[in-house]
Amino acid sequence: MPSETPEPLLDVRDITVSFDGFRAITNLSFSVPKGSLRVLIGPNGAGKSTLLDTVIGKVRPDTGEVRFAGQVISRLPEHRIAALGICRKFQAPGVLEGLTVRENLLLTARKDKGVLGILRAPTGAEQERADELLHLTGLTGRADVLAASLAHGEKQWLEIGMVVAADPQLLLLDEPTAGMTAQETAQTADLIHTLAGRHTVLVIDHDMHFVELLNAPITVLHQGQVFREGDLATLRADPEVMEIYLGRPKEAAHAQA
Ligand SMILES: Nc1ncnc2c1ncn2[C@@H]1O[C@H](COP(=O)(O)OP(=O)(O)OP(=O)(O)O)[C@@H](O)[C@H]1O
Repeated sequence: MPSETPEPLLDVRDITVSFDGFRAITNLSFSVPKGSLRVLIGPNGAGKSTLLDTVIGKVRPDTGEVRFAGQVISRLPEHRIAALGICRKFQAPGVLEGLTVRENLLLTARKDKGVLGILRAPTGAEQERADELLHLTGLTGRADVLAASLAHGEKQWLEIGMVVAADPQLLLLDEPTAGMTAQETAQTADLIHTLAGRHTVLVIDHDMHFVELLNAPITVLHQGQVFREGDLATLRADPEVMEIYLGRPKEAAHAQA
């Protein structure tokens, strides 16, 4: 039988995005296979956030289209795109600090999110789901503490757990290790490896040590276009990739670390 290439879960086709005439993204095409882990890097202003904003429907492309599981989504409102199974975790944690870790997870694990749904006692299945998420995020021992008292890294893992609770097909993580210690960063890479496969995961990050731990294909954006794709070793050996980081000392230092 001839082998067929499966249709990518996320397929960005030739999009251009402008803000008041300024082109943040120009004729960009980019795709992510189902169940894979992909990393997106690029210097400041390369268009990484704009690309994710376009995928979640916050920003509309001027031309081109975004397909998800074969369906064109680039004209749908944000809530419809989210309902299809695309979830984005932003850099800043969005946990409810006055609730415990378990309560935060239970809140997002509920199917009925109306006032009555929130007030009723959680079902056994919801408790089980919360237990699974606690285990996944390594927070079982912290289940009953207030989210306010979590360390920065723990808060980020809780929020990843809250995003995963919705069981998204595509998980978009925006600098998930910002502000983390080296040990927290390594634990986050392990967590993301566990998630990939069950979910398709796209991570934006600047920290080359973390990117190395992720050990996944990398797409480099520059000036609103895909500049290169490949593994870290190949990209590190590419003088043009190194050059686009020059003049941005913090990133250059990370890139060469
Ligand atoms: N709402 C907006 N209005 C005007 N210009 C914008 C807007 N959003 C982004 N831009 C511009 O588009 C370009 C791409 O920005 P974007 O934030 O997508 O880059 P980035 O790769 O995510 O950068 P960083 O790593 O600094 O977050 C930049 O020149 C930015 O100034």
